[in-house]
Amino acid sequence: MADLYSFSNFSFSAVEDDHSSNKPLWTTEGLDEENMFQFSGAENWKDYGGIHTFSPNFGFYPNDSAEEGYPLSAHQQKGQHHLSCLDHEALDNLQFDMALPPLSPCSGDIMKFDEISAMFSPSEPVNHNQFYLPLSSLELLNNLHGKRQIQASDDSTDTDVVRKLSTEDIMKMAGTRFVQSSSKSDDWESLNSHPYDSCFSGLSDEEKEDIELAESLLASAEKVGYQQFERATKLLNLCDSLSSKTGNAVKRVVHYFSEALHEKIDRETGRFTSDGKKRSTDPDEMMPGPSPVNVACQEELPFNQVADFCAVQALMENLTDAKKIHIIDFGIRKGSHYTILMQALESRKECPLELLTVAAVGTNSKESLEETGIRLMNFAYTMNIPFSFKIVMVSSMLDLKESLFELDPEETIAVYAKFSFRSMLPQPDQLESIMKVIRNINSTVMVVTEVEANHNAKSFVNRFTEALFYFSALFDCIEDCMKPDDPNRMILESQYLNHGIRNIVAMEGAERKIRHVKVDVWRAFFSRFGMVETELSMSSLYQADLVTKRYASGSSCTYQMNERHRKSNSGNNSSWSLRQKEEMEEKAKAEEKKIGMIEAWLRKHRLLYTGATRHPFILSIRDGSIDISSFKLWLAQDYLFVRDFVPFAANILIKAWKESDDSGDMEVILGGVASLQDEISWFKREASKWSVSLSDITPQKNNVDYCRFLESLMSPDVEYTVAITAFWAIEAVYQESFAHCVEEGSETPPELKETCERWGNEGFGQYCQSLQRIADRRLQKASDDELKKAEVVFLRILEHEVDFWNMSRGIYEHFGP
Ligand SMILES: Cc1ncc(CN)c(N)n1
Repeated sequence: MADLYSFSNFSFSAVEDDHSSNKPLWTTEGLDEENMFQFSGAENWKDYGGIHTFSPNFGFYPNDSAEEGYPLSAHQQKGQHHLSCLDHEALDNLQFDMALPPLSPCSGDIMKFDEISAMFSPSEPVNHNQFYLPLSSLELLNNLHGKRQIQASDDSTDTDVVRKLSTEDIMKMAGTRFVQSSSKSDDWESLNSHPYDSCFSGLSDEEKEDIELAESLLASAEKVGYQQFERATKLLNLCDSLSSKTGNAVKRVVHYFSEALHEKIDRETGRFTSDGKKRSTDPDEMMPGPSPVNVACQEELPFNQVADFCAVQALMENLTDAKKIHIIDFGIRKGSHYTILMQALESRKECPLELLTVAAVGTNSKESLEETGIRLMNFAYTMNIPFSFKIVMVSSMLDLKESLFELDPEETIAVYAKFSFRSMLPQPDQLESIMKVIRNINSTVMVVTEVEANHNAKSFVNRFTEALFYFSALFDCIEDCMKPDDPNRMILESQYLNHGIRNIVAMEGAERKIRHVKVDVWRAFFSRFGMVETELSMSSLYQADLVTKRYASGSSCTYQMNERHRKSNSGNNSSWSLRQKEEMEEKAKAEEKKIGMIEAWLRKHRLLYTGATRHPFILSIRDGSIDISSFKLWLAQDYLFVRDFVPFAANILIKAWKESDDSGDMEVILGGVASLQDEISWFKREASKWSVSLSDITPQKNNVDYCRFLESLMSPDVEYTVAITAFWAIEAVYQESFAHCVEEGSETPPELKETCERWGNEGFGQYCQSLQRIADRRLQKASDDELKKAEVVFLRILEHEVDFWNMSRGIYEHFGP
């Protein structure tokens, strides 16, 4: 009886269909219609609303109302708009594309990266367990025996804490019990007649109840798989009486899956009514455009922004020296990612942009593409970015041709496909047509973001099981991120997620549109067109991390690399970029030689560097909107920071004395150390000017963390090369940030000018240049290991600087008005 589920060895891996493996599945030749559907169907939840706090690191700019017509050019639009109110929502969109975390430990790449990071954080041990999913069901059961303790998810403490079982844990335990019980008897009544076995000791009554409930659901799905509909219905009736859409996460998941199974039975037995059909309409069709639930999800769930920032990082890294950029976008929606890209391009001083063209490809909703175009035009206008927006409408992707893009030979072409290719899975010929065009236009890079899950299994029971675990993880995640009484959560679950569950579970053939596939399937497909997968950079990972940190439950979100692409562990959104690998590596090496390692890193990690040097705190000084209490908070905290910076700087001096191959280094560093005394005096004077008492300040957490990091760099094990890179980065961020506030056109309040001059003046700029030259000279001779460490330290500094600005924007409480 249990073989349908293949739960043997307490592993769910056996339930995967063949096509989730590495087999090349995209050859459509010779497939009959049914087989073709193995690879077909996809979720297409279209556009959603926006968010208020769009970017964690960037200042955002206004945009304006709609205007007719396309293509559009920023130059043509210049001066036509009054750019006033902030309308971030309009530029953003929402995806409920979250998935069950992958069941594999993280790959070597990230472990290595993580280990290097850990070397500089003796006080912040890396919790490697965060890269692993909860224990297998057997381990889980054993662990619970006697003592109900689960590893704490909060890595700030390494003591075990008593924690509620996750929905996913409950499902695993139910699966285990189901296998055990069904191997003894195939009578459904037996499910509830076996007493709680010993491994259930330590569980609460609610947890035991939930496990039994989930077990009944699994049993009923199995009966459906065997077409034993009467027996299945009996079990489902039991599930219905014990579950509800307002119960705990397990009860809610069971409720929706039970509904879906009822519908499946009705469909299979011909009892499905048009009334029922109405109930399963795509919620986007009922409620197009932004809605409160979309906005709430954008604000409370990190998935969409993580996808955007990672994708932009990948694009930037591959467009380093491109002056005319042409991006072909499949699935642009509100185009929020281009606002990030434009800001990154704007700060790319070494290679000024001549023109950014975005070509949005679509088969319907021309009006919505036009709206997106106008919004992006306005945004580009405010950023002074030369921008052109094109709409390429085709009735079918089979009609797509290179000539439609009117490419200029001087343009560097990139392709971006965010949650869009999977909607073409039911028609592989459409995807093939796209790929042929992409291959012919010889794009530099193609960035693809997709959900990683297998909701395309031919076997009903396998599909059901995959979906059950996927949605269990998703419900857990939503429960962590959204308040229990949030009405938007109920709408999200009962409309959007319910729609997904029903589509995967109850429907077959062309009606089954949600058919996510695993990355291996995409890999095999893309490789057929000569695409080579390239690695997402550390910067990309840092981007993701920075974005998630802005969310309440961000600390429980972890990232994994599956070979070369990134996965988010609180959702299976994945992105990866493809281009000719050798060509890229050669180019990178040549660039490092030509421009120096620091400049190469600045280009490579442009987005992060911009995040640290164009932070909203700095932008608010520059445009005069700074809340003076934030300034005071910064002043007091930075005073403490500088006091800790003195021994760090002195330590660099010692390292230079011991290790440097050039006596000139000492002079430069000594000059920096000596000026710190004056800096401390300046802080005291400035504090007195603002009535800030420096004697009773407590360092805030971000400050403490940063200072601890500096302390870790003072260890004799940290090489001079690594330490001098850090020293340069710390000074350079302040120099570049404050110089921006004294540039022409800035509206910095006069009373803050002196502060900005302190780090933004030319002399300090030259000092930073000298430090950069020292670091570059050392890095040129450094081993690969040293280089890697220095790069990680550079990224950590950027992260700490962003955190320091963030802290400064907090409410100032201690020093009066
Ligand atoms: C947080 C921080 N970073 C850099 C600096 C420049 N020494 C500073 N004063 N404070």
